[in-house]
Amino acid sequence: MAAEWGYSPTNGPDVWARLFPQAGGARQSPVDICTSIASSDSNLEMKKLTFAYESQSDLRILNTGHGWKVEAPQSGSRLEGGPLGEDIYQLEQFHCHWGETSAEGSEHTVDGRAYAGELHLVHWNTTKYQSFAEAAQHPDGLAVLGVFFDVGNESNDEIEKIVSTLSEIKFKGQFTDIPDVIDPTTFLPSGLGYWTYLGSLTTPPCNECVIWIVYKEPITVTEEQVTYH
Ligand SMILES: CCc1cc2c(cc1OS(N)(=O)=O)CC[C@@H]1[C@@H]2CC[C@]2(C)[C@@H](O)CC[C@@H]12
Ligand SMILES: [Zn+2]
Repeated sequence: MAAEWGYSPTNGPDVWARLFPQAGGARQSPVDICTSIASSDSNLEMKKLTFAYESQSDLRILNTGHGWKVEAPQSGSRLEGGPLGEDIYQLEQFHCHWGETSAEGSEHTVDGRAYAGELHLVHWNTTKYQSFAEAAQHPDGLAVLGVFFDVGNESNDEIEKIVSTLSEIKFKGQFTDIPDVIDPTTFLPSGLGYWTYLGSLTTPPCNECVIWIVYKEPITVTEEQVTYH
């Protein structure tokens, strides 16, 4: 039985490639975003990144063992423009990465700085592929919006709708429904500047199938919202 991958010295990112060959690839995520060498691309400014989401209630939230994931397939959603060429991407799910303390937890870092957490809004290329699983096998298959969490005094009402259900799914594999209406648009920061690069899933099997779009501006959450155990 293959050892469960994780983040310890014996099963963490440094040894993932033994079990998951793609983890040793040339476009692996996450990365440290060095703002001094990030170049601005006039093409991206010409093709504005646009998104449209639906509000949904009764979304299923799952304890993945590495965080929470909300299944949110939205055939009426659209993410397009910016680095996504002419293709339309559709929301599939969103999930969160956080750490033991609010001093760390994000997957990407900015000039070596980690944030308290990072929300990933996951989309797949419905122009070219027939399913999410198929899209995850192609270099332009997925587009993930990354939003950093900064810890502050004001809680985020939309995140609260999610974390308020976590007491019901304390263990890996447990799931429950979120009764409230969730609008993914509210997770995005007001400033819509972003960094983008071609990367991969940040966890095994580390497929190199993700166009990453990481917003520069974090959203504010409270300590409780991002360091629950
Ligand atoms: C982008 C969000 C995402 C999707 C997937 C993983 C991890 C992911 O999170 S992340 N942090 O955005 O990279 C790990 C399991 C992967 C899945 C994509 C689809 C698969 C590759 C399946 O085909 C089999 C294993 C699946
Ligand atoms: Zn993620």
